[in-house]
Amino acid sequence: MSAKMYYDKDVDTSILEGKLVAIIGYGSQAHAHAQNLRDSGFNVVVGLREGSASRAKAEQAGLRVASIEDATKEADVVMLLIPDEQQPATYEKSIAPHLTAGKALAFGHGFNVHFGRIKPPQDVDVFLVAPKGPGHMLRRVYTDGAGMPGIFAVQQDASGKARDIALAYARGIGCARAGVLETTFKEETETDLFGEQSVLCGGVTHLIQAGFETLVEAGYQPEIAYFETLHEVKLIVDLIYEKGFEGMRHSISNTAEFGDYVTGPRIITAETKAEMGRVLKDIQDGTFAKRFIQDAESGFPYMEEQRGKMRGHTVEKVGKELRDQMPFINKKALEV
Ligand SMILES: NC(=O)C1=CN([C@@H]2O[C@H](COP(=O)(O)OP(=O)(O)OC[C@H]3O[C@@H](n4cnc5c(N)ncnc54)[C@H](OP(=O)(O)O)[C@@H]3O)[C@@H](O)[C@H]2O)C=CC1
Ligand SMILES: CC(=O)[C@](C)(O)C(=O)O
Ligand SMILES: [Mg+2]
Ligand SMILES: [Mg+2]
Repeated sequence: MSAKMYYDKDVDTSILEGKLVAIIGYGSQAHAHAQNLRDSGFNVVVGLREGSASRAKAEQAGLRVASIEDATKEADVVMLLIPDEQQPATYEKSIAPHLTAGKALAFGHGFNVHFGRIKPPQDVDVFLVAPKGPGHMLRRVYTDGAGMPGIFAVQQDASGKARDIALAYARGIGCARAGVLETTFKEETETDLFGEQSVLCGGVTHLIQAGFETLVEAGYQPEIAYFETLHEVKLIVDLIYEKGFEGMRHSISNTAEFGDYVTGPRIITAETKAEMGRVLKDIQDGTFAKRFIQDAESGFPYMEEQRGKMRGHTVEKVGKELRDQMPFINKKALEV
């Protein structure tokens, strides 16, 4: 391995002792950062907009809540964890006026800094700590005593201590239990967008959907199609997560393993990989970012249309009924 990996034993968190971290927002990432940092012994304030529906939830979790303006004024580190498309306006209006010299501005994803939509002043530290997983799972793995890998990057080091602060923060949210490494805003932004679009979210859901539809359209029972093409994905992926491909293939039958080698390349073809290359190019040259921001600025017409289509899909309806009969499935984590 060539990357320098940081684990709990390598990270000194004393740099954040006596400092205040403001977490702006209380959504998927923010609630996990706020609660994990607090449980790791850091001082935290949650910054929320006026009338925020999340105020009660944050307070119920034992967190102190302030306005975004006051949280920025008070804090040494301001972590901006509201949706990427919303960040520039909130930054300009409620954060920038109070972001005085010596503070640190932090992100969970490099999108707005990398694409030049937020330009922080020279006299503050600017860093990112990006956990490699969904916020609700960041909280769950932390409370389970486990961790989620994370990557950090320093864009501006006004204090000369930005790297140490970023590493302490990464440890505070539990990432150094699993492994943390250094990146740049460019590398984090491009790899994150590529991963979520091609593999984790876009790739996986469309693979499942196509498999489910193929079985149902051929006359097989939707419940069987759901178990076969969706539910079991987790069980197979858990084995890959724990033991890699070879470990997973050790657990499946020879029949399945043979079919894996014969059929896998018929599904994910050389053309699929070539398209992944074009997807990466659209991310690198800003084509994807432009399309996302345009849709957001028009009130997300494309996104809403897609959400509407999927809401009525059999895989979602059958899935809900079947999951409702499985009390062991942890639905609690998604309540925030
Ligand atoms: N989702 C994830 O797991 C991951 C996200 N990230 C990054 O983390 C950041 C946050 O993403 P995510 O957690 O998904 O965000 P969410 O969509 O979960 O954020 C919701 C929160 O943002 C607040 N909010 C929304 N709009 C505004 C606004 N205009 N002004 C003030 N507050 C607002 C909401 O406030 P209210 O409570 O008042 O409604 C709510 O608390 C992004 O940069 C994202 O790329 C990085 C890694 C993974
Ligand atoms: C959860 C995560 O890592 C993502 C997919 O990159 C995101 O939600 O942006
Ligand atoms: Mg992402
Ligand atoms: Mg990600």
